[in-house]
Amino acid sequence: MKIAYVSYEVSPFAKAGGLADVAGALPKYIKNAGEEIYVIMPFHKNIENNFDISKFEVVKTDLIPNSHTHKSPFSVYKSYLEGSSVVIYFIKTDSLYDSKNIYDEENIFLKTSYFCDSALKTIKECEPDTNVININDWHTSLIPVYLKTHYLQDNILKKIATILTIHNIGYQGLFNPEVLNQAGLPNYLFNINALEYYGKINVLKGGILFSNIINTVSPTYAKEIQSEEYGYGLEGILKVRSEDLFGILNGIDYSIYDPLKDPHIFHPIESYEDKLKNKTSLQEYLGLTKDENITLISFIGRLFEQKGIDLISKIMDLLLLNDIQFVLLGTGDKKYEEYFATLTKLYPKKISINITFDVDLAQKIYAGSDIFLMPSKYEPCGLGQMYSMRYGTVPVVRYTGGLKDTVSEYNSKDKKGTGFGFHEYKEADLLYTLMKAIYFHQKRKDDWTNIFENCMKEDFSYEKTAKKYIELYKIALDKKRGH
Ligand SMILES: Nc1ncnc2c1ncn2[C@@H]1O[C@H](COP(=O)(O)OP(=O)(O)O[C@H]2O[C@H](CO)[C@@H](O)[C@H](O)[C@H]2O)[C@@H](O)[C@H]1O
Repeated sequence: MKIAYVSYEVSPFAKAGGLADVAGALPKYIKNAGEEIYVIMPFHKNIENNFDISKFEVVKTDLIPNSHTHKSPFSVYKSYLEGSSVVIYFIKTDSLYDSKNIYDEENIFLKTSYFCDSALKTIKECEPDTNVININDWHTSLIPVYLKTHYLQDNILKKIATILTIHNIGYQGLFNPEVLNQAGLPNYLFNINALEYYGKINVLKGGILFSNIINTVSPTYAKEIQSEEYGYGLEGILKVRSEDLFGILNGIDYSIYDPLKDPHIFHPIESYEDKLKNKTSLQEYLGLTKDENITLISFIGRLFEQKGIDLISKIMDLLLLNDIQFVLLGTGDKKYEEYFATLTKLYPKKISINITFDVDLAQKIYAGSDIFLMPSKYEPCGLGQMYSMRYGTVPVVRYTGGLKDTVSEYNSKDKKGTGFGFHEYKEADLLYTLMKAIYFHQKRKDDWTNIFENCMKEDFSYEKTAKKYIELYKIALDKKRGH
């Protein structure tokens, strides 16, 4: 079986969030499990700034997408995923993918739709024996739409099965109906049984209706998105497709996130003592009071309500009455960026607010914190809690989506469990749970080292995940062939 894995972001080439981590890792493990797989992404401008592109091979030039009305030619560059032999193709065209923020809203429909049609052209030209295309989120959701309109009679493309992976249903790609013309797609798609959604075009809806199989990134989230609370308006069509909807938990790349070899962290972590060395080095690095006994709580992520940032901001003053330190790394909603920046001025030795995107600092924080906070409103899978556990940092989460599937409540009687959590999306519940975790950290040292050890023993490696994706690709192919 040969699979094309198509993503708008792939780590380390371009990363805005968790999708990049998955796209940069999962294909390697699928290949290790014996399948043929390659990746396609846009050639975002920042790739040129951060990588030596003279080492990339130019495999095609002057290609023009077949259906799209934007007829600028594109070239296909080829390289490999980090530390592997998995091929990655970059679609490079003049000036289209040159914004600093890859999801910059200006021309985003043009950029994503052009990418979808060009990806299909790339498959035809470079990998015509492809069997399955795994698309990801709304940015690549027009691929099955093109396949089921323009390419129904195409000898190569008509045989390919599609699977849509939903990493976040909160982002759907809503546009005015005129965009269909720009993409070169037929107007009849503006129809309630296709892409129409309350007078707009909903690109993710197209992905859901036109793909052979759909999956999301944890079993719990696969159930949740069929409800009004979590479906963001798409619960109805997801229920219609529930027989074809699966949930596969993401993994983390153990070859990169390795507490013994990670070059970003201060000290390799094997024991709790090593962990404390990382903690005091982090305190020093961030200009916080250096003290092993203070509970160091951290948050890394996009500063949006999905991540529970509103709950965190509501409890901050009460939380800071305790003997704790708070470290934040993230960018997002200006309202929260400003709120946290102001807080730094009030508690300079107790908090460190880093409004930036910094992969190196993220690793140091995962390794150096006592508690990692993830009180998400919804969380398709969540990678932060898994990275934390890998480095012996105890997660405090809201039990939703993938957080529910990966964190278990610590119980001091049987010494089992990896963290602490709450269910209702309420600031009082978050504060209570954090107080419990702080109590365990400061007063119950034996329990705390048990939790540390339980976290370090968890297995979130990608092998299991890759096997499940391969099963899903087979189901998609069977469906496509009408079995
Ligand atoms: N300022 C910053 N500096 C450095 N690194 C930063 C950073 N802000 C975030 N990151 C990194 O970005 C990644 C975020 O991944 P998550 O899975 O936690 O969330 P995200 O919502 O982006 O992903 C979506 O897709 C993933 C993948 O499927 C799902 O796990 C998740 O639930 C879903 O919302 C982590 O690797 C984190 O370290």
